[in-house]
Formats: sequence, C-alpha cells, structure tokens
Amino acid sequence: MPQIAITNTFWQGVDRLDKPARARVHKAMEKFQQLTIHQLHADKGLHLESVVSSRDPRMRTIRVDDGVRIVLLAPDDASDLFVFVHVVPHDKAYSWAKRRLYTVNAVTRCLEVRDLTAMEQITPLFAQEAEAAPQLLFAAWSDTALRHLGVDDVTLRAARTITGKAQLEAFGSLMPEDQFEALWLLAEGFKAEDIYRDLVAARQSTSPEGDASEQGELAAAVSRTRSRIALVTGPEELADILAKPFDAWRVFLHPAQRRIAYRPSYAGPAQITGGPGTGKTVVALHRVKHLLDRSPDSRILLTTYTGALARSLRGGLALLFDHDRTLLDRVTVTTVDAIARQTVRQLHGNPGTVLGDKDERLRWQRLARKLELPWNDAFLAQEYRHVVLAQDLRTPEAYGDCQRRGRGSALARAQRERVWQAVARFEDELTRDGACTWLQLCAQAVRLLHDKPGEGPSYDHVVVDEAQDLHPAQWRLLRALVPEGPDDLFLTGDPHQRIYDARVSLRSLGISVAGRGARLRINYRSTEEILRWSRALLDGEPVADLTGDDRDSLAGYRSLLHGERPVCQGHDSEPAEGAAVVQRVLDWVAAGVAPSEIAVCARFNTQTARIGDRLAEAGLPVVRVKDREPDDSVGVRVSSLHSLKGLEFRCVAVAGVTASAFPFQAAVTPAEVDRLQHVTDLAAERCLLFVACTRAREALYVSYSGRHSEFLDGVREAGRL
Ligand SMILES: Nc1ncnc2c1ncn2[C@@H]1O[C@H](COP(=O)(O)OP(=O)(O)OP(=O)(O)O)[C@@H](O)[C@H]1O
Repeated sequence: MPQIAITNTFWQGVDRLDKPARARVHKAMEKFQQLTIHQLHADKGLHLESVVSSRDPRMRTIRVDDGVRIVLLAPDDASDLFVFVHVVPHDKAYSWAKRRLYTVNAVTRCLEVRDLTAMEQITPLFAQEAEAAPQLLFAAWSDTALRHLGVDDVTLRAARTITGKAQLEAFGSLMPEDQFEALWLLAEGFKAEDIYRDLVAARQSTSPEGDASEQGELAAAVSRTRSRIALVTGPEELADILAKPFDAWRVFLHPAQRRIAYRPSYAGPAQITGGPGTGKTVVALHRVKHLLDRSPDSRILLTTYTGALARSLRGGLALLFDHDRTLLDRVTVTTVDAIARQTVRQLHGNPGTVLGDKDERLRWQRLARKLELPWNDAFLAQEYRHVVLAQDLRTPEAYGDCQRRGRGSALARAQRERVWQAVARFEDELTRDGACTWLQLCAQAVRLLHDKPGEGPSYDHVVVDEAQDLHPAQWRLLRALVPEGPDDLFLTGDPHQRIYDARVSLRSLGISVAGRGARLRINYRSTEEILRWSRALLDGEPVADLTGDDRDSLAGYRSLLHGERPVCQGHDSEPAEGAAVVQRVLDWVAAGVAPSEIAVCARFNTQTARIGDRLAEAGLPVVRVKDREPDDSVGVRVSSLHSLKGLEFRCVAVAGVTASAFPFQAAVTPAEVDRLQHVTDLAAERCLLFVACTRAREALYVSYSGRHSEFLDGVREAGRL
C-alpha cells in the first residue's frame, strides 16, 4: 500500500475549500491509502494521471470530485511514498502542477519547490534591465558565499539580475522558500554568518538524517523536511488527521520556531520577540509541550494579559494535546491578574472589590479636587502606576528619593510631598472601602508569597504570551511564582503591539534574558500586502524592546502569503461609511467567507454598536466580542480595537479612522503636562491601529468619514493609499 506525506501547501489548499469539498478530499485520501499501488493506477474513481509536459516528471493528479483535484508527487524510484502537495480546482491543478519543480537542496538537503516556468520567464527580462543598472542588489556577495547559504544555480542566475528589493520581491512566491528567505535577509542587511546559523544550520539540525540509498531520494528528503512535510505513518494516523480540522502550526514549525520551542533547556529566562503573526503564541504553546514532555511532574503556568487571550491559549493547548489531555492537568492557563487574585485569596482571604480603570480615575479626580492639587486625574493615576507601583515604593521617603524614570515632568521635593499625600489618601480610602486596583492586588500577592514561603501557588516553569503589556508589578508576581533557575521564565511578545502603556526594565526586576533572546521574522497570518500597509502606519520611531534596555526592530519581517491590497476609503458622512462597511461585509460573505471569520471594529463603542446594528439590519448574524463570548458562536465579530488583541480573522474592517479618533485626544497626555508620557501615549495610539489591522489574514478594509487620521499619512507616503 502507498505511503502518504502531506505538505504545508497541501493543507493550505484544503483550508481554502468549503466543508463538503473537504470531506470529499478526506474520502479520496482514505481510499488512496487503502489501495495497492497496482489498484491505485487502475482505479477509475481516483483517476491517477500524469501531468502532460510538466517540469517535474513525478507530478500526478487525482480526482476529488468534478471540480477539484489533488496534486501529488509520485515516487520515481523503488519507494512507495506519494507526497500530497496541493489541492485546487480542476483547471488550476494542471497549470499549477505543470510549472513547478521539486528538488533537494544541496546544502540544507530539504525538499523545496519553485515555479520554474515563471522564474525562467522573468530572469531574462530582469537580466536586460540589469545590464544598464548602476548597481546589482547582490553584487557584494560571491557565488560561493550565496551557494553556502543554499542558493542553487537557477536561483543564483535570477539573483544576479536583481537590482533592488522590488525585483527580489517579484521572485518571492516563485523561488524556493528557504533560498528566498536567505536572499531577503541579505538584502535587509543581515550578516551572512547569522543567516547561515539561523536558517541553513537550523534546517540541517532540525532535520533527522534520511538515507537516500535505503529510502529513495524523495523519501529521504521528505523525512528531512519536517518543517514543511509530515509523513502519515499509517491508516490510523490518517483517519485521526482527517477526523479533525487541520491546524498546520501543530505539525509544521519554521526551523526558527522549532529551535526556540524545542531547545532542551535555557539557563534562565528566555525572551522571544517578533512582529504580529510570526507564531509567538504557537512557539509558547510548543514550549509548554516540550516542558511537559521533558519532566513528568513539572507544573507550568501559561499566562497572558487578558481573559480572551487566556481562553484562546487554552483552546490552542487543547488542540496540541489532543492525543493526551491528562497532561494538561499540569498546566494552569490564566491571566496574571487572575493568578494575583487567587494568590491573595489563598494566602489572605477575600481580596475585596477590584476597581476598573474608570473607577480609579474617578477617585483620583475627587482627590485632586479635595486636596486642591495642581495635577489632574490622568497625571496622578499615571504617577501612581509608572512610579509608585512600578518601583513598589511604600514610604514618602522612598518616593521623595526615587528616580521618576520614564516621566517627562519634573517634580520638586515639595511637589512630591503633595503627590504622596494624595497617594496615601488614595490607598487609605481604598482600604476603608475594602477595594483595590489590579496592580495593587499583584503587589499584595507578591508580599504574601514572600511572607508565607511554600504556602501559595508555585510553578516549575512560567510561560508568558503577549509579554509586552505587563506592568512591573505583574512581572514581580511572575518572578515570585517560579524559583530562579533553568527554564524558569519563557516570554513571548511584540513591543510594536504595546497598547497598555507598560514600561519595564526586566533586569531591574530580577529577570535577565541576556544571551537568551530570539526573534521570529516570518508572518504566517497576513498577506505581505496587509503587512506592508500596516507597517506604514508606524512612524519608524524606535520602540523599546521587552527588556526595556534596548530597541526593538521589525527588520526582516515579512510574509510568505500574497493577496489583495488593503482598501482604504473616505466617506462624506458616518452613515455613508456605515453603509459601505456593511456592503463590504456582505461582499465577503457572498465570496464564501463565514461571518465568524470577519471582524468589524472601531475606536469608540458607540460607533462599533451602530455598525453592529446596521449589520444586523442587513440580515447578518452579529456577535459582540466581549470577554465571555463563546468562540464558536456564529456571526460577524463586532469589537472594540483593544479586544482584538491576539486574535485573527480572514477579513477585518476598521471603521472610523478619523483625525479625531486616531490619536484620540482624551487618551493622549498633553505634552505640556508630561512630555515623555505624551510621546508614549501617541505611540500606543499608533500601535492600537497597527494591532487592529494586523489581525486580518486575507482582506483589510479601512474607512473614515470627514478628515482622515494623521496615521494614514504614512500609508499615503508609502504610496499605498
Ligand atoms: N509554523 C506554522 N505553520 C503554519 N501556521 C503557522 C505557523 N506558525 C504560526 N502559524 C499561524 O500563524 C498565525 C499567527 O500565529 P500566532 O498567533 O502564534 O502569532 P503571534 O506572533 O502570536 O501573533 P500576534 O503577536 O499578532 O498575536 C496563526 O494562525 C498560526 O496558526
């Protein structure tokens, strides 16, 4: 009977089919595996046939139904391994298969694919242009240097004609993925030796040795290409795979992802950064798997910022541990705030009422008035958050002497005394009312853990997702929950998605990640078109990294996927804009996108609610994204921008991107009140829009009525508006 291997491109094809077509794919594969090779060639239903004049003589197709065919590679040696490489509508299947050639890379020894026909067509055209060009993009590297990075002859010929990044991009989806990545990183200014280490050596080390003389060349290369191809070991595994939705991330990891997640051990805290959609959450989940598999008794805390994110982490873990749910008993998945509340309850008793931001601000407002302070509620709340709680200051002397890092307003000693008076009153009143803030609760939990060692919750490993938004008080709690040592903390986050005004120096909190940092650069979620558009929203100002000691950068960040350019439209009035958003959503649904795979969001709740009503009037099911909404409910997600954090959708509409909404003046501290806070608030506003736009996988629609946001100017300047 034939053996089956499936590639990531095959599953991407399956993902694009509707449910009935997917079921037929599953049926065809089941049948395929049950037949002998001889029966397979004779079977009229599957109708296995060669692809006439294909670049790769091993190319075959089988029939799924009248409209859809599977493309596969048949063995041309003694092996019986068939590699399922794609599934597409009938006519496209042949044109796709004809143009492509699968080869084994001489350096990485992995199987890779290229659109050979297109490469051969483009290369001579570029070569003509190159003759007259003053400079070639890869002139600084010798053939030997490029070959060392896995660039083969065909790609080398193409590379020698490339004059700039735009031309390199034109080859993006045509060249073998790894070779393009190497060239891209060179063009982005990365050093050849770093690329070799991160890409080539990583591929080599994550690939088990396949022996071509025993297995046949194709089978050996397949067994070495684990990041893109999975071997199906037998009918049971196939049945198991076919029975549930296939989530590629469970099986296929980029070498950088695998190297990070499955590194046997880190000597201390490790930090993983990367732009939106680069698989940081995926890596965090796989790290949990590695830690659980490695030692049978270890207890793990997997934590993040919001309840919605914790729920989605729980869902991800359930998928990853589908084979053995009992392992999950050793993992606690919850928010940092929830673990603070649990700790206080366990070690002290009822923590009382926890105030939301709004109530806290009202209290500061009252105090400012009562004490006749020259500062407003926003200033006092920020001073309390960024100085008093961030440095865990507990006495007027400590506050009087502290360095107010990150604050852009000077406070003389007498002024500090007045602020402290307000702080003391604020805390006393909360104690009197049996209330506290979330950050106070975290600080209290830390004190209790120190005072009652061994009595509170404790973990062997803590894994943190979306780490960029945590406050120092929350970091202190995480530090206190896990003893210092190897694999104590594993942090993933993206400083470019910082939307909750967190400023942290991890080192000062006893969390040093020096020498244990890694970065992910390939986006698996959105198309390159959406990424570029969204990146132009950022103004290029440097962003502090997760540690607070260095700068973060999105250099080398890109997507392997391509699609439509985002659409940005201005309208005469808000009703006209609302109507356009509804029409856009209807178009997406008509094109086959499930309503639950569409998100519509706006800056203000009132506007979001109005659009939700309009969608409902148009007959569309609507789900308002709030913390406790079940994930499987049917309907277009209507959401605030903040609630979209960490989530993703096939299509996203961001409405109301006007001058008054982005930046929203009420959310931005005036520069004359605090210069640094002003800059930070503006950056958070930009990031908020960036986060919302990068939730889109395939389509992004951005709209406004009246004057558009200044943040869109960057997109206009980049020629993308
Ligand atoms: N190796 C992979 N193969 C296939 N899909 C992947 C892979 N890694 C990640 N993905 C997919 O890419 C998308 C983004 O992954 P993930 O949510 O982990 O990224 P992230 O870096 O945490 O994103 P963000 O910071 O924007 O929340 C998800 O749909 C995930 O399933």
